[in-house]
Amino acid sequence: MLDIQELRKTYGTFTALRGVNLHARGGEVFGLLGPNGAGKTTLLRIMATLLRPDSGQVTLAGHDALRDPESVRRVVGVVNGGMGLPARLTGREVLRSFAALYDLTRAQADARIAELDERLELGRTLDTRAGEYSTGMKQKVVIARAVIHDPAVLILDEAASGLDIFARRTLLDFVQATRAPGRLTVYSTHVMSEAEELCDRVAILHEGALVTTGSVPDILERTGERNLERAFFSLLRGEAAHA
Ligand SMILES: Nc1ncnc2c1ncn2[C@@H]1O[C@H](COP(=O)(O)OP(=O)(O)OP(=O)(O)O)[C@@H](O)[C@H]1O
Repeated sequence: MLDIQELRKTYGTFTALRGVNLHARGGEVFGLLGPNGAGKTTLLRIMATLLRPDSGQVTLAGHDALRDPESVRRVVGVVNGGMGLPARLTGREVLRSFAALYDLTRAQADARIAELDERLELGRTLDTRAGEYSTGMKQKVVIARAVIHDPAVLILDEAASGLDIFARRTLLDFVQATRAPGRLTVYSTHVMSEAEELCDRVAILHEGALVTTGSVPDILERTGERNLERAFFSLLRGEAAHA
């Protein structure tokens, strides 16, 4: 479902990704963890075709992200920090306009909006203008917009940050419910308990390189730690000792 090989990205003289290899299967929620500046956003932006790497290969749902970005965009939904909403449009108008971009008919769009209303508890957000949204309302519409076309691959970059515990719970439950054969969610977070709850497997990225990949139980067993946060620190301390 996702295959990344020898991915490198530099910004000027700074190397943000130094030959990353990653594989994730359909049916998984795959966590991407790492400290600030590890390269998570860079990696997710390359997967989403928003950024070009210097070299390497990225295949998503059978499409080559570098040679055929248009096909990748049709099967991918992305939520990242920099996404605004037009202040004068209501949530419903935003979602309908995105649905039209993906060639959904009005009836298909409205059926999908009704489904997302139920699953993301959009409620009055749908008929309120985006300029009047709280952070949580905005984020729910941004997420609904990202999945309006029912993408096979969902990329969530720190999607829960800024949400209160109710909105966060709605998002985590939504990600759980979206898990299905032939679908992949890539979920980057700083919050280890979220990764522990949601992710079938995680990759830990540090200074542009993968430190480890595996299921949470695997990583706990390998490190001898009792939770993912402790395992994370233990692995990063190991990296620092080798540096
Ligand atoms: N446009 C850019 N120009 C120069 N350096 C950049 C640019 N974008 C990112 N970087 C650098 O690349 C490194 C990786 O950044 P990236 O945003 O991918 O990390 P991250 O793991 O998502 O971090 P965070 O958890 O803080 O969001 C950082 O050191 C960052 O300063």
